[in-house]
Amino acid sequence: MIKVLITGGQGQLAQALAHTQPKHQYLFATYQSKQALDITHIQQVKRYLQNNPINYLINCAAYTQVDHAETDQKRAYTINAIAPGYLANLAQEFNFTLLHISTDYVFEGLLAKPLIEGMTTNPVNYYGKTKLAGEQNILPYNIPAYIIRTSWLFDVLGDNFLTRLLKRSQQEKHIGMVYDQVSSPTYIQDLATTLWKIILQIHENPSLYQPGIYHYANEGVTSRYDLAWTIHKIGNLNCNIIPKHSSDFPGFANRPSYSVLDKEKIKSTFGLTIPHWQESLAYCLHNYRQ
Ligand SMILES: NC(=O)C1=CN([C@@H]2O[C@H](COP(=O)(O)OP(=O)(O)OC[C@H]3O[C@@H](n4cnc5c(N)ncnc54)[C@H](OP(=O)(O)O)[C@@H]3O)[C@@H](O)[C@H]2O)C=CC1
Ligand SMILES: Cc1cn([C@H]2C[C@H](O)[C@@H](COP(=O)(O)OP(=O)(O)O[C@H]3O[C@@H](C)C(=O)[C@@H](O)[C@H]3O)O2)c(=O)[nH]c1=O
Repeated sequence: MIKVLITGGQGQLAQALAHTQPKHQYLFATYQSKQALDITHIQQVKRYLQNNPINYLINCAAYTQVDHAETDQKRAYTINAIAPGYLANLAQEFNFTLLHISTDYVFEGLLAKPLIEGMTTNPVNYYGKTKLAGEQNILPYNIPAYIIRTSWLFDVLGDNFLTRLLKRSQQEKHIGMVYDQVSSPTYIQDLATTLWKIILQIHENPSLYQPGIYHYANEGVTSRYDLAWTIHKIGNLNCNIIPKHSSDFPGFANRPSYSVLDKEKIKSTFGLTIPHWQESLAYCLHNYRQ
């Protein structure tokens, strides 16, 4: 039996994991909401693990409001930086494999070149700083920990770029979008399917795989403006998408200009073929409309 615990169970990635969970008789997954299991309370998580032994923990719990994190620093740091260290500590004590999700925002994004796992990090906003600290609090532990950095998650459920644009297009005639932020959008269902694939492969043959940092996003590269323009085109939205500079949004936290993640490592290690973001976007919007 493979027992998997998913923290942050009400979040968009956790919901996608529930939706894509492989139907194997020997795979048993539990999704715990923040109310049921708060990862910042190590004793609570410890008690849970004493009563419910697991083989894998996928940490989907996080503070993800990038702009709010600038002022709500203590909360963001506790959830994104300190708690992942607790989980690593517990992984050592209870002998499970930790899969932790991180972000392209650990990078400064000044280099117009896809980012490899070992490249220098230098976050430009507080959310990115907390996520980087979370990685650094996990890595010193001598445990099987896989840190998956991803970028620009989208889906037709939850609160993300796509759902926000779909909602706004019903109320606003002109929507400005920055064209000086470039990355790879990631369909949440594709990421979730990949996480399950990784767990099953590691479980089958643990000695084949090296724990550490891996980058995952959909194939292809785009700016936020081009992403919005494509959503507008495929989704037939009733609004105009206007190109803007990040400086046109002065109250917002800084974002990296170029945070395209290089995915060669995860593809070659786990034998993945990753869909292009436009293909996944079209699929996701098509299913939404049916
Ligand atoms: N969204 C994106 O574009 C990207 C996300 N990521 C990373 O992917 C992961 C998943 O993101 P996503 O699904 O979008 O995030 P969501 O914000 O949708 O989900 C996070 C969940 O964690 C919960 N949570 C917050 N604090 C705690 C806590 N102390 N204990 C347990 N649960 C808690 C939240 O509850 P509540 O809402 O009630 O606070 C929420 O349900 C995160 O690590 C994020 O940093 C990486 C790149 C891009
Ligand atoms: C409101 C608005 C903002 N913007 C700009 C301002 C700002 O620079 C940028 C912010 O976009 P969003 O808030 O959609 O994206 P943001 O919340 O920064 O998205 C990030 O979330 C975290 C969790 C991650 O880990 C990242 O990978 C990334 O997905 O868009 C526009 O271009 N047009 C607008 O109408």
